[in-house]
Amino acid sequence: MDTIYALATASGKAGVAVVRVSGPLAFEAGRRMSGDLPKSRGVRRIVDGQGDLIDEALVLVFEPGKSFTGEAVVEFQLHGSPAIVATVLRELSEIDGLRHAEAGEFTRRALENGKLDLAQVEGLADLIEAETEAQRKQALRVFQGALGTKVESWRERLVRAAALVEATIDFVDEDVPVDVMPEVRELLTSVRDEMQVEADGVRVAERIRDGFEVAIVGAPNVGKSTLLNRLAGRQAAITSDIAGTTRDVIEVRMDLGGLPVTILDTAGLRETDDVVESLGIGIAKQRAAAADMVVYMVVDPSEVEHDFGSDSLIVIAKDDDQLADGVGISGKTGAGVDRLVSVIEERLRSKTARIGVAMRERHRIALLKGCDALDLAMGLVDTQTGLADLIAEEIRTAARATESLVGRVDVEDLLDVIFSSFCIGK
Ligand SMILES: Nc1nc2c(c(=O)[nH]1)N(C=O)[C@@H](CNc1ccc(C(=O)N[C@@H](CCC(=O)O)C(=O)O)cc1)CN2
Ligand SMILES: Nc1nc2c(ncn2[C@@H]2O[C@H](COP(=O)(O)OP(=O)(O)OP(=O)(O)O)[C@@H](O)[C@H]2O)c(=O)[nH]1
Ligand SMILES: [Mg+2]
Repeated sequence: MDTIYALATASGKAGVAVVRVSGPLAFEAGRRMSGDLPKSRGVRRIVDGQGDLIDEALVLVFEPGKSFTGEAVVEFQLHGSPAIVATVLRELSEIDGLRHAEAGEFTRRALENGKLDLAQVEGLADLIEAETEAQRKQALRVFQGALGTKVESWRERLVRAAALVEATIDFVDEDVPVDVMPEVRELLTSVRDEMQVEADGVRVAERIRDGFEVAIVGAPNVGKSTLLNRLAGRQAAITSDIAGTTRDVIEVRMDLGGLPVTILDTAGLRETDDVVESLGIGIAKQRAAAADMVVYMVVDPSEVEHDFGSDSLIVIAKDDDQLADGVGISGKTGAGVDRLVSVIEERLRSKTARIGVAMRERHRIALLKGCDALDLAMGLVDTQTGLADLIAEEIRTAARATESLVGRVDVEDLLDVIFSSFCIGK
């Protein structure tokens, strides 16, 4: 096993920069850089191969099995100067048996050493990416092992169900002491239902991770771009009194009470002979259809001529004097905009109620595979044809599907994909 090193903190100037070394030669490398090593932590003079001082640093020592990676780890907590970091990395590169870490390689070792399961690794990737409060909380729950806990409880029930079924194989029909099938059915149903609920929650979990989309639509000139600019607090879109000003979709990222949201400003909807404008209108309709929510702006309620479904909100535009009872906004003065933002936030938040511990398409596919296998198994149980070995096989398929969530099986080819999204030093 190579010993790897990397800067663990972001590059650039900072108060402190952390360089980590992990692997069998970590302590030796640590001694070479700082003379003797502290038992757990201590301030040391960091020197180069000639004995010249590079920095005075805090050195942390983690015994094998008691570090993030599970390996021997030495950390140099240096003054956060690009020159110091570059010199320390160069000195480490000159030590035999040490090489620079690849993206995610520390975390990969944590996985290989059983410090984290695969779902926790995914949670950690999301945690580092998290920019809003909802993203942080969701990622942290997965990082803490919530999916692993669920998988374990499903696995226990499936193993028991399979054992009950297999016990009947060894008996000729009339000798089976009790009918185990009611208990098997109960176990399978409970697991299946929970897996389905988790699978259903993935779509919303993905929205928390990647952001909700809210599309602003309406006729030309109602003030869509003016509203976008008000929400963004800057001039993100051009506004003018010429109908048909906006053609491309303009996106602004926002943090609405911890929820990541992308607001889309779109081309005004109308019949037009202008080729470019009608292209823009086509895209506007597509994006509105795909959005999590649509804010449909009209100056007059009698102008409503499109139906954007239940996830749409009709607001009265240009209501500078707040005459429209509670649903009017003015992008120009800002009147009613805070109220609109609260309504959007509430609507989106109500969608998050269904989130469980499965967060990704990968999880959803594995869960549905498990559900399918359990449906097959339960179908066989119901036919009472005594196909115990087939039932047991389907149950095992379901168990394997759940285990793939935490990486116990079938995931080798996934690892490269997952780790390549990490930063170097993690
Ligand atoms: N300086 C520093 N801060 C960090 C990390 C790190 O590697 N270094 N982490 C990395 O991402 C996170 C913390 N993760 C860690 C997880 C386990 C251990 C560890 O050594 N655990 C020992 C107990 C050690 C002790 O209590 O002294 C153990 O599990 O036995 C350290 C860091 C966030 N902050
Ligand atoms: N009084 C008033 N005027 C507004 C308001 N919002 C926008 N306007 C004006 O209405 C005109 C059109 O505004 P835009 O924001 O460009 O309208 P739009 O809906 O983006 O128009 P298109 O991009 O052409 O679809 C501009 O002259 C704005 O100054 C408002 O709330 N009150
Ligand atoms: Mg516009």
